[in-house]
Amino acid sequence: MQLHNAKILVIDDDPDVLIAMRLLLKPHVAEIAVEKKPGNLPSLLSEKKFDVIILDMNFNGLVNTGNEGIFWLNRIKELAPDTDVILITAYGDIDLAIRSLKEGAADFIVKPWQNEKVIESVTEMLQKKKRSGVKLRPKAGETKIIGESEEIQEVFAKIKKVAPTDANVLILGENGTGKDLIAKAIHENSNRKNKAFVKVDVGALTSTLFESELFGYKKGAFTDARADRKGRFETAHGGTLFLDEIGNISLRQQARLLTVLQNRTITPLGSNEVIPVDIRLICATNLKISELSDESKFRKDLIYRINTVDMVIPPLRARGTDVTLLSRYFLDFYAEKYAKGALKTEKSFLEKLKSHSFPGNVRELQFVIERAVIMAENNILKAEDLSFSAIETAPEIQEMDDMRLETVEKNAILKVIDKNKGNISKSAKELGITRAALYRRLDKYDL
Ligand SMILES: Nc1ncnc2c1ncn2[C@@H]1O[C@H](COP(=O)(O)OP(=O)(O)OP(=O)(O)O)[C@@H](O)[C@H]1O
Repeated sequence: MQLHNAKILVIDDDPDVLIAMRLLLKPHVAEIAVEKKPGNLPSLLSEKKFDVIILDMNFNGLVNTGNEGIFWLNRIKELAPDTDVILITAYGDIDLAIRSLKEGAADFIVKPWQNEKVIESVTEMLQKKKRSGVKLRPKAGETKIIGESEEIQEVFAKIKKVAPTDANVLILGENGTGKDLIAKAIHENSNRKNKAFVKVDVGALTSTLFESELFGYKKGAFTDARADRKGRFETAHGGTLFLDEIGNISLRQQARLLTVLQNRTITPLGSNEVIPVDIRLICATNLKISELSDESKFRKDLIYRINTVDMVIPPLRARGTDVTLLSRYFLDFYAEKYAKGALKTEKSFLEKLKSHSFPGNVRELQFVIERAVIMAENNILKAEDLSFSAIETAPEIQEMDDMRLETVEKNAILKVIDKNKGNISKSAKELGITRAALYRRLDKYDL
């Protein structure tokens, strides 16, 4: 990012410092804001996104320990993790400067400062702007897992620990919690990262498709087999195979899978050839481990195979400030996608988001924000711009406490499908579930 495009905020309780900083930076940057009271930070940051914040470490308390500075540094990291913080420390306070860097500050300036040094530091920050989260692809088109909450940080730590091993991983979590992204993160942080990452939604495959899709076939193996086709196991050779919705496969399919995992070989349909496969297996399900443990539905020996390590992805409602963080991320993303310019939000907008329970998790949040950005009348988003999925807002839910959950879900699905004129992809998106999950529900309710 270029200096002349940057938005900078300076926080210091000394008005002289604020004046000096404003005079120094104003000619070089797009916007400069100054603030005397750090207590106003949360509301400032909820209204606007800054690229760099320059923060005084020694507010004029009785004892200048720098603790207040550290406190506000941490608050900024919580509220605006993508914003770099440069600290102003008193001359000789190097210990404090180092402590601040450890706590997440990007740089520090020692008072009295040299003007060129300040410009230099801000320019440098902007050039190497680091991003939060686990980087999936360090190059162009990078995908990121956004999250700062303790819950998601634990997941990041586990990804880092588990990724370089070849252990099979079972990812558990509600729909839309990011299991797919996490599977990719494990692959991209593993030694197999330069080989294929192959995803198969096994829950959506019929029994015939399951075999042909996973193991491949020879020309003529069945009526439609007009040419040889490699199965997904073979395509993933050397890399990672990600089997999504594993909890929904039949006992017969489980037995086939188990054999492959035990022998590490496959035999394509219509062939006698035994092909060795070297894959790292990642599976995911929205079922709880206790539901998978029902032996009439899922084989114990298969669970042991696929579950060398398990990772439970917490629902969005249990991830504290991540709702705010993700909202900002999606706001920026969709504002850019739909060329909406810089969007601001009213306090009520974020408050409404924070008070919602997001049964469809991050996918639902993403959709809600996308819709709000598309529908926005101007560049300030208000609470009214948010409308949640019918599952949450269906009057049946509020009015009829005793109504069975399944009936509520069925009605909500019907309503959304009707609203989207039968378009399954749009309806699934609005409901915050995958198309496969919607098809399964249609099947379940005989719709
Ligand atoms: N932490 C996150 N940061 C950024 N985007 C996220 C995050 N978590 C999920 N998403 C986005 O939310 C959507 C749903 O995520 P994903 O498909 O990984 O969820 P899932 O748990 O695999 O869902 P399902 O169980 O329905 O298959 C995707 O568009 C994904 O990019």
